[in-house]
Amino acid sequence: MNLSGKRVFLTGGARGIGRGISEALLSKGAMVMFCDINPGTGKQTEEELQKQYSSDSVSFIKADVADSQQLKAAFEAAVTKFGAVDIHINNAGILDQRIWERMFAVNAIGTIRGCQIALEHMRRDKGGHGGVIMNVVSMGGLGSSYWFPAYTASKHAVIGFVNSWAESPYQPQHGVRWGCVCPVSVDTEMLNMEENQIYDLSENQKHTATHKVQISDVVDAFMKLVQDENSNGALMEVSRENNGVYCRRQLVYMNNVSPPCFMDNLPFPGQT
Ligand SMILES: NC(=O)C1=CN([C@@H]2O[C@H](COP(=O)(O)OP(=O)(O)OC[C@H]3O[C@@H](n4cnc5c(N)ncnc54)[C@H](O)[C@@H]3O)[C@@H](O)[C@H]2O)C=CC1
Ligand SMILES: CCCCCC(=O)/C=C/[C@H]1C=CC(=O)[C@@H]1CCCCCCC(=O)O
Repeated sequence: MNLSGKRVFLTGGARGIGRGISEALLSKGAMVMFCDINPGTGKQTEEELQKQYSSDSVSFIKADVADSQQLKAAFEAAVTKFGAVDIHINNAGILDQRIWERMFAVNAIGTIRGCQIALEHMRRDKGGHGGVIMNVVSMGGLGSSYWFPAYTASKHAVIGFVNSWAESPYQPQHGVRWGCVCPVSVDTEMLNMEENQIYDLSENQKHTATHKVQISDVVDAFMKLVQDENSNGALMEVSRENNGVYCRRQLVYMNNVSPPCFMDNLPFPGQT
């Protein structure tokens, strides 16, 4: 996929992974509108990126993805500015077990709602132009992590939702391609955690010190995924061991019975 001239809406773009992805897309000639809950950092990032690229190509709008009205209004602002959105990216997320309901509202409900808003806009069978919906999820969404069970659950919810749409028999009529990048811990502000924000913080910090990747690793994997036209439904791992490698959730049976449905049985990207 050629990114030049593509119209992008991204959530949580004021800093961290979201900012990194915006910069990479801008460098390929895309136009980006990003939202964030933090207006100070959002405005500052907007100014810096406008200086580096152009004032027309990037803009910030304040929105809390957990608030349906705000998210819808921000997405509509991008449609009004660009004429349409070609690529929607759900990236905003938080990690704090102390406020786990809020965490679910941001990570799971905010992301699922973002997908629904973008899908309604893009669906070819409803008059849209098709498009791409990408999600910054987590390796936590592929397995279990005792440090943050509710965070892990919020990320599993996203993968279940995204794969269900990606594997729909009607997906070709929708003309919307889906994908998820699933990083291990990434060196961003999110890792600056307080006691009780997760369980067993000091143990987690030891693990993180030897496993974490950089924002540029996530951006490289994201760019590979977003440009791969054959990647519908792909889950892409981002880790030191398997950076940018397509992976899959799998049902593993102990008695050789067949899987009950087509969940995650898509061929890997590039395979037929
Ligand atoms: N840093 C890490 O270790 C990993 C992060 N992730 C995921 O990557 C995504 C980005 O995280 P990072 O860049 O690391 O975090 P970050 O904390 O550096 O950046 C997150 C951005 O999202 C914004 N945000 C938070 N809540 C929001 C809301 N309700 N509405 C709109 N914007 C909101 C924040 O203001 C911030 O600008 C998240 O979904 C996170 O779960 C996934 C795997 C690892
Ligand atoms: C193997 C656990 C690594 C935990 C690293 C960490 O400190 C936290 C990172 C989290 C911050 C945001 C995330 O999304 C990260 C979770 C990554 C969980 C990885 C689970 C890997 C597995 O199932 O093997």
